[in-house]
Amino acid sequence: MDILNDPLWNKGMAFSVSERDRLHLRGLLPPRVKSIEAQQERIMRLLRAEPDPIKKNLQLQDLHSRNETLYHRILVEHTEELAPLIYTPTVGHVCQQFGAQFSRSRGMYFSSDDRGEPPAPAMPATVSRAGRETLGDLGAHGMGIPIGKLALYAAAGGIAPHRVMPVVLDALLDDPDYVGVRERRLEGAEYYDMVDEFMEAVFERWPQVVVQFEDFETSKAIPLLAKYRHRYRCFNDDIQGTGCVTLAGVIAAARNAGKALTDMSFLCAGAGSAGLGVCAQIVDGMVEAGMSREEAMRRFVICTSQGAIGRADGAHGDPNHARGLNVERAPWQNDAVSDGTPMSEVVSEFKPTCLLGLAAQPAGLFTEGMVREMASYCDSPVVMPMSNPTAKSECTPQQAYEWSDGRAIVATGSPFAPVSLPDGRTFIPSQCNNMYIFPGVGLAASVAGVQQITDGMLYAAAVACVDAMTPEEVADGRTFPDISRIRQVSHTVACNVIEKAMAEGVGTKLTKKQLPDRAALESFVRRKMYYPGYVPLVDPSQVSVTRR
Ligand SMILES: NC(=O)c1ccc[n+]([C@@H]2O[C@H](COP(=O)([O-])OP(=O)(O)OC[C@H]3O[C@@H](n4cnc5c(N)ncnc54)[C@H](O)[C@@H]3O)[C@@H](O)[C@H]2O)c1
Ligand SMILES: O=C(O)C[C@H](O)C(=O)O
Ligand SMILES: [Mg+2]
Repeated sequence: MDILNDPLWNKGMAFSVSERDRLHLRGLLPPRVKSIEAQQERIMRLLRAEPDPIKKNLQLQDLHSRNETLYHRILVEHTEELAPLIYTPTVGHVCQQFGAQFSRSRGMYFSSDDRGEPPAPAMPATVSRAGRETLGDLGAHGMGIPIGKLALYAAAGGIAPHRVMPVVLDALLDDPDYVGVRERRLEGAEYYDMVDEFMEAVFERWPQVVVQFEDFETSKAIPLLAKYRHRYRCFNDDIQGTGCVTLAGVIAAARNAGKALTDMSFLCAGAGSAGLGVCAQIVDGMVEAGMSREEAMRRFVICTSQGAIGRADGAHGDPNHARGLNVERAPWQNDAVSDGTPMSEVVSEFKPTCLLGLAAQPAGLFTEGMVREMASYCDSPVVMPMSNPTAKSECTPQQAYEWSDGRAIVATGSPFAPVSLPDGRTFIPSQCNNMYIFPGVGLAASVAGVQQITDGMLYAAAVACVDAMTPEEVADGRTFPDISRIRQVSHTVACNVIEKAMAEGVGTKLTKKQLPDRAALESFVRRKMYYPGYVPLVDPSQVSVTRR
């Protein structure tokens, strides 16, 4: 019975007759034996019959709780259809109902109550999260986010589900169904001490662990990353993963427009962890392409709710100080515009060729006027509304194509359907989401045992994402590979990152002798990638077994 109740071992009706005998399951299951393919078909039929995405997500959670192999198998086989249900855009709405729908615990909660005596979970940890404001502060109910990210680690990155752990740090929410700690949230030194304690405990228990920080509020995310990135094998997905994926998107967009990355200039809406991470990573890309850092930074105007971070002649003040980052000057201050200039005027004055949307505001931040203005001075304006979920997208792809007479190159954070214009032309917007990066980076860091995740490795990940596009995808004017090929993309990302790590010598376990060429590296990484399938089971009381 323990086997039937353990989702890592359970196969439902797929236990063979001899296994049922060996494991004393005969009679405890209906007599029919099903193949995993027949099981997949039934699950997909039930899912497709349900119209509500949140209920579909709950159906999938139910499957996840009873049969992990089948759950991950259908995610691998139907990634394009299912990723939007277990991940963006549905997952945030599921988190909003997390307490009300709570049934079975998954993951690890580490709160102020645990200081000094951290819990001792039995599995390696991989992802952690604290509250950010996109969907309102979710507190401990944000646990749904790392659960969704880790499902993609398995489906896209080929990291086995028993090797990952979703973690939530700290919590507070006023909700009758709240599952977290209901006392004041830690701030200042107490907060940083708690995260230090968590990192020390996790790396002491599992020295090979990779920690992915997710959705931490900007004022904490930036100093935590600066503090840990050279000390631990970790990365911040919203800063670095989003940075890499967007760099990939703008390299591909420049190529589509027949230009070089260094020809582009950017208006970024949002100076949070995502906005700042994206701009920093694109600057690194421009520097790689031969530009000076100062010149590259002059190609960016970043806006907050108070308008442009511009010449210090307005009331904006130093936004870094406002966020508690304690730097002397706002590094993104662009003297080409007045401080506080509204976004529409930044477009007419600064003439960016690319709009980056990472402001997490209700839809509509990129207006018809802004896009039409860009289309007046730019053949192929690049429009990237990347805020999630769908309702936060700064504009829709339909709008961007209509306002630019089909000349815009569009990539969005949440998935959108292809767009047909009244003249019959059809456009496929790409999805610019860090899901193309984090599974491959996590896989590379884990299998190569790198000591840290360096800037060079992140740049290699971005280039891999562009390299992974097929000639057909390029010809279709897309900026990203099709989501249905995300496993191949993660494989390329992982190979490029490992290659870079080996070249940089950052303590990788792998040697040139072991992996003499690219073909050897590719086959090594492919062999390391978990593919969900049932393994034959025996009775552990009769034979000693190890976990898969
Ligand atoms: N596509 C992806 O892969 C990806 C990755 C990470 C984050 N995101 C999305 O990016 C968004 C931002 O994430 P974050 O963590 O940086 O959030 P955040 O809350 O830390 O930052 C939001 C920023 O937007 C600014 N802002 C608010 N109103 C504005 C306005 N009217 N005009 C211009 N700027 C305004 C704020 O001042 C702040 O700087 C979220 O919606 C998130 O879902 C997307
Ligand atoms: O979760 C996503 O879809 C991407 C990103 O990490 C976000 O915070 O929005
Ligand atoms: Mg995130």
